[in-house]
Amino acid sequence: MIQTNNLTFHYKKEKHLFSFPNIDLKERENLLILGKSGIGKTTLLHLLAGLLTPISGKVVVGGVDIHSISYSELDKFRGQNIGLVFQKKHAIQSLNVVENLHARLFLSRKPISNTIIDFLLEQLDVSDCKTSTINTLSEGQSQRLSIAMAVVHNPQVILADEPTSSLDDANCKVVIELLIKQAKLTNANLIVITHDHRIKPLFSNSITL
Ligand SMILES: Nc1ncnc2c1ncn2[C@@H]1O[C@H](COP(=O)(O)OP(=O)(O)OP(=O)(O)O)[C@@H](O)[C@H]1O
Repeated sequence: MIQTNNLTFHYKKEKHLFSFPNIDLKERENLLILGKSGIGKTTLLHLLAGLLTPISGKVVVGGVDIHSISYSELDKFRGQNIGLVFQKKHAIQSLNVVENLHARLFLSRKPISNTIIDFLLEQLDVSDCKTSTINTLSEGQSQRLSIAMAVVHNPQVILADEPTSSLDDANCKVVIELLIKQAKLTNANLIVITHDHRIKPLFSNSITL
């Protein structure tokens, strides 16, 4: 569950003050955040993930006001409760697919379960890549690995930044449906930010910045 209240932010030395609409998602509710380039979508996502600190306002995840806790507590909280799907891939190149998922669970201080990993890879249709190294994955396989990395630790909230920007129509639908399915399986909130209007019909709840 995630709520925000009167979030504002500005970058150091920049005059523009971002003021974001409130978000209030109950368990398993999803949200699409649309808006033109430069409007502040990634900025909002980084505030929701606790990667940026607001000037005012709150982000509450599962009852925790994430900007009121220390940086080290926030790192730990993020690692355990938030799943991030970023445009830039962040898998460790020297590890294979399963090892990357082990590392993700280790960093989240969650037990390493091969049963969960096998199930997840099967759901995402990448079981054949279990022992593949990262640089041998296709674009689609690496996109699926990003999703696996974002959900393997069973987060309360999954945040995805433009997950479909480089995909054709068919793969765009596949990736969003996978994210929605994984969020449902783990009872997480899914928040996707995008300027890709192809995604809109797949969400019942959306806001435009
Ligand atoms: N680190 C930064 N320092 C100063 N300004 C920044 C910084 N990061 C982003 N901005 C500015 O803040 C504004 C919002 O950026 P942001 O990346 O949040 O927009 P966006 O809606 O996600 O855009 P896009 O759809 O193109 O990714 C832009 O004008 C951008 O130049």
